[in-house]
Amino acid sequence: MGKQFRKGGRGRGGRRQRDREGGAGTEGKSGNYKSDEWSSKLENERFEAYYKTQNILPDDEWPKFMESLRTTLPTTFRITGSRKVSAGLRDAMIREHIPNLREAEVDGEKGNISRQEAVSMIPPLLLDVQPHHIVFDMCAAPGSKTAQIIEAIHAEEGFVSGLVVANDADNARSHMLVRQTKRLQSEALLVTNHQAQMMPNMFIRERRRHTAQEQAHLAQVDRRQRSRAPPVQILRRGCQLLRVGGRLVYSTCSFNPIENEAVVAELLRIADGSFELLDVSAELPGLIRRPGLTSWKVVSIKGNSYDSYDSVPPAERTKLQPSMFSTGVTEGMNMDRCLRLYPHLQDTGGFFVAVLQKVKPFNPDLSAAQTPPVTTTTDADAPVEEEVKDVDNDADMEESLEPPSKKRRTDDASEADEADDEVAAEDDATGDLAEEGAGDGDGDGDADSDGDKKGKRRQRQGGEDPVVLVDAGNKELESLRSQFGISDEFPKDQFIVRTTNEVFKTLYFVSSTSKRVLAPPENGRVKFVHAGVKAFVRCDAARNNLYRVQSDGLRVTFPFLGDGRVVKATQREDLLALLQKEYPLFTDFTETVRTKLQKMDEGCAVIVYDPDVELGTAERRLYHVLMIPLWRAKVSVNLLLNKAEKQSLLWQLTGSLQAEEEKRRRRIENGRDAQTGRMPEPTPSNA
Ligand SMILES: C[S@@+](CC[C@H](N)C(=O)[O-])C[C@H]1O[C@@H](n2cnc3c(N)ncnc32)[C@H](O)[C@@H]1O
Repeated sequence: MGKQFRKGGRGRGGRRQRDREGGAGTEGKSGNYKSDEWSSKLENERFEAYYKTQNILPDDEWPKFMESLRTTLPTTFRITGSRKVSAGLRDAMIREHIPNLREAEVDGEKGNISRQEAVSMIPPLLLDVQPHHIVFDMCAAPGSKTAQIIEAIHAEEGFVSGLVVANDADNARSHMLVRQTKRLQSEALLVTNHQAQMMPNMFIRERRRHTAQEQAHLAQVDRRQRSRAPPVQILRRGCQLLRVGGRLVYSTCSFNPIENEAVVAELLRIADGSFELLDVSAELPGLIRRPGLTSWKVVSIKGNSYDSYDSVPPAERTKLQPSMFSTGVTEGMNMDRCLRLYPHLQDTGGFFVAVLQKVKPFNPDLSAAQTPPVTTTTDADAPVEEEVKDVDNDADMEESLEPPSKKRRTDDASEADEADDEVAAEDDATGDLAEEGAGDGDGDGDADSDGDKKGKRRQRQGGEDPVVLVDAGNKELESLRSQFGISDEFPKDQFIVRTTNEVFKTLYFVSSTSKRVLAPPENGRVKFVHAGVKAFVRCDAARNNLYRVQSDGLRVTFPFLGDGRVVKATQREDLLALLQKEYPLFTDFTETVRTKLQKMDEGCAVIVYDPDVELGTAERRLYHVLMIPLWRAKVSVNLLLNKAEKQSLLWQLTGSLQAEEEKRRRRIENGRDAQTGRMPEPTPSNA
């Protein structure tokens, strides 16, 4: 694969790894230290003793390793977009932002900005996401890796065939995920809100619907699979959901073999040949890595280290599990194929990555899981044949129809993982709901009677609005298509709404694969926080031409809009008129734009501006084609953007905000337009 690992840019950020290491079991509590202790002492004897015992590095590297832990992390950024856009952005960062950031002070410290740690970019790269893949990001918020995965899915032009399901157990964080990925405007993103280890099976179906009897059976299988609680819970669920041939990446920001190799080894052991570690030594040339450990010690609560569970005196077994030990387990597992990244190797945080491939169905015999003895009961359910098929790429995300395993654990010894550890699995194969969720719950933001609201609340899926696919022949949809002259090549059957009301307000566009996940009735168990991109919103204040096109969805909708609703600007002045004046008159524009506006009916349109045409290769901040929705009123127009978006565009066009801020302040003080001195003309956006 052609991906390289390159790290550049400096500036100091956070600590090198999370402060959990250094003690018994997966919790590592006995070695804990508080952050103020960390920063004042930068010493931790137990940490050093623990990792020396683990033999994670040769002795002669130890001083460099420790020294590197005592320095703060470099601040790293990931720059995305096409080659041209990303090169332009990188230059602008180096030219304008980095000098400013170096001087920025937060709480008396310089250079403290949000960032993505360099090593955290590795798992999506090793997942080797291709545009047709189906990827499940199990513990996804705040979403930096999800964003990377979405970008990979969109690496090709045109309608996307892949899918990204991003999940987080925390409802607020799952909504945060929606906000963080909004800028990517992906119709291929579904956000769900489940405990990953309890993730319901998801069905991707094209051909035939299950009978009611089959559905009931599948629901039963699903409940049963999810109710089992072996020690490797989230990873195991990922393994079940992944289809044969798919790749799974397990990563942690920990050095601790108990959280790393021990977890992978136990999985490989119970997987009994259905998973293998991939050799990724040729991938990401430039990334300096060390092999995974083949043996390690387990340190008891009293601080004694042991090679095997049997050698631990019963009194010291608290918190220890047989699955934590390496003795007699790792042979033939190729544990050296795991990647260990240490801070001193390339000035990054500490990290662990394992890339696994599913080579045959995963039916772990949980009775063989290395846990302290538990009672098991035999489950007599018969296996069911697999019938769900993916037509395009033969990809089924679910393996729910695999025979259920034969033993059921009845203990509850394993609590949910803390899930700082992350699993993302890929398979060959945003509208802001958070904003709307805060409203009346129907996703439409309309004022409803109390009775209606109660009814709607009942319809919600675990607190989220229902997902309803809009019928291709829907009358509202037809009138919208004619309003914007949308070409017949644009799919009619890939819109969803988040309401069961016949009158809907917001239409989201979803990819064809997303649609196939949203449609099957069995997926009613899945709590979808978000799906697709906000494409059109109904505006009841308008007398006709009811719908407004949304900037979130323009990347997909724009190529299919009719010329009648598109204004082509070739001069920056036209953009500036829109950005600097609140309600510019038609006469404020250059001739081409003015004429187009005068000929148009009232309603929503899109202005498009390609900086390449006017600015060539001149030094600039704008590197992509601008497409902005506007409202054409009787004699004036108004951009349908919020203030922050306008300010950002103004900066990209002029590099200056101050003068505009000053004008805006004066306008607010006077309650009228500073340029024209008149009160703004009412439009649907200010009505
Ligand atoms: C370290 S963060 C993940 C960072 C993320 N992958 C990224 O690259 O931006 C861990 C996340 O896991 C979530 N989480 C914790 N336990 C979980 C579980 N059982 N199932 C799903 N998500 C879980 C947390 O809410 C948190 O948002």
